[in-house]
Amino acid sequence: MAYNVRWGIMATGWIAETFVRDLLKDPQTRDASDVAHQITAVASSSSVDKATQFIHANKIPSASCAAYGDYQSLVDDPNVDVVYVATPHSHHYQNVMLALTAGKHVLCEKAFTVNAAQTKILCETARKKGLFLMEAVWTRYFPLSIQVREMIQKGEIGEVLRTMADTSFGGDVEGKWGKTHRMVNPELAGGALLDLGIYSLTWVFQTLYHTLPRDQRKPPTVTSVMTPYHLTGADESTTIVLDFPTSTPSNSTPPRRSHGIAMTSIRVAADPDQRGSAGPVIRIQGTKGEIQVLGMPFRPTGYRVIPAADADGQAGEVREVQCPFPDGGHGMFWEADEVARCLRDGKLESEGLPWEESIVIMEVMDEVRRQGGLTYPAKIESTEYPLDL
Ligand SMILES: NC(=O)C1=CN([C@@H]2O[C@H](COP(=O)(O)OP(=O)(O)OC[C@H]3O[C@@H](n4cnc5c(N)ncnc54)[C@H](OP(=O)(O)O)[C@@H]3O)[C@@H](O)[C@H]2O)C=CC1
Ligand SMILES: O=C1OC[C@@H](O)[C@H](O)[C@H]1O
Repeated sequence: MAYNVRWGIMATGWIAETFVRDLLKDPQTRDASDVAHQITAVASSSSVDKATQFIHANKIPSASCAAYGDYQSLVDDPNVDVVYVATPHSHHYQNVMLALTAGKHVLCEKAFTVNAAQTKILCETARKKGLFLMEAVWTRYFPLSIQVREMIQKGEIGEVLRTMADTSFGGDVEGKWGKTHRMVNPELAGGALLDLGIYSLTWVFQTLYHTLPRDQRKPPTVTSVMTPYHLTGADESTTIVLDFPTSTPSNSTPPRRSHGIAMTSIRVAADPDQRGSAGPVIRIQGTKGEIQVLGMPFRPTGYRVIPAADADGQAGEVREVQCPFPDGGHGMFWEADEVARCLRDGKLESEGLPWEESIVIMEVMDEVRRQGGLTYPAKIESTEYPLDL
C-alpha cells in the first residue's frame, strides 16, 4: 500500500501553486507506487478568501482541504503531517519555527534561511523534537541529478577537479523587478545569491562535496565578488570560487583539491537566447572527461557525457541523455516523494541534502555576503523567535 502524506501549504504565491500542481499529479506517472500525497490544508497570511481561491484555482479536492487566513491555524491542524513553507527567504526562520513548535514536519523552500545561524537552530530544533526537516532544493531529487552523482562516484569521468555552474537571468532588471519585488528587496532577503546562486552552489556541492564519503566532506575556502543592484543594494551579480580540499574519488596521493565556480546574475543571462546556443550552463570536469548539464541549473532537461581523447587523440563517443518531466510536471514531485519516503522510514533528514550540507552552504553564502558587504535588516538576520516581522 502507498504511504500517504497529508500536506499543509503555507502561503499562496507562485511556487506554492507550482508545488501543489505537482503534488496533485498521479505518482504512477513517474513510477512511484510506494507514496501518495494529499493536500489537507492551505493557509494565506493575507486572508482566508485567498486560501479558498487558491484551493479552487488549483483544483485541490476541497471537501478534504481546510482554508485558513493565518499560518498558526495551519500548523495547529491535526490533519496536517508536513508543512510546505513557501514564503520569502526573510520569513523562513520564523515560519519553520512556528511549524516545528507545533510539532509538524517541514519542507522549507530555498534558500533555507537568511543566514547559517538560523539554519543551525532550525536543524537543532527539529532534532530535539524528533521532526523531519528539509530544505526544498528540488533539483537534487531529479533522476538527472541522481544519475550525475552516481556517474561521478563510479569514476566515469575520472577524478573530478572542477565544476562551473551559472544560474543567471538577463533582462531589464529595473523594469522587471523594480525596488520591492522579493527578488531584489533586502527586506525580503532578496538578491541573486540567495535566490539563484543557491542553484549554482547546489551543482558545485552535489558534484564536488556530496559525492565524497561523509567523513571526507570538508568545507571549501571561499573567494567571491558581488555587484549591488543600484536601486536596493541587494546583489544583482555574484561570482564565487570555492576551493575544496579533497576531490572525488579521493584516491590520489597527495589528495588533489577541486575547484567550484558558482555564478549568478539577474543582469546577464547564462542562456541568452533560451535555446542553449551559449553552451551548457554546468560543466563538470574530470581527468577522464566531462559531464555537461543542459537547461537551466534549477530545472535541467538533459546531460551530455564527453569522454576525454586518449593518448593518440582518439575521441570516444559523446553520449547525450534527455530527461523528460512525466505528466507535464514541473519536477517538484520528486522532492515531495523524497519527503514521503523519509517520513515513512522515520528519518529526520534526507540523504539527498543532509542538514550538515545545508548548513555548510549557508555558511558559504554568509561568507560571500561578508566579502561583498551585503547585509540585510537586523530583524530578518535575527535568531530571536518569535519575532513579528
Ligand atoms: N523551488 C523553486 O523553483 C522556486 C522557489 N522559490 C522560493 O519560494 C519562496 C517564495 O517565492 P515565490 O512563490 O516566488 O514568492 P511569491 O511572492 O509569489 O509568494 C510568496 C508568498 O509568501 C507569502 N508571504 C508571507 N509574508 C510575506 C511578505 N511579507 N511579503 C511577501 N509575501 C509574503 C504570501 O502568501 P500569503 O499571502 O498567501 O500568505 C506570498 O504570496 C522563496 O523562498 C523562493 O526562493 C521561488 C520560485 C521558484
Ligand atoms: O528557485 C527559483 O527557481 C526558478 C526561478 O525562476 C526562480 O526565480 C527562483 O526563485
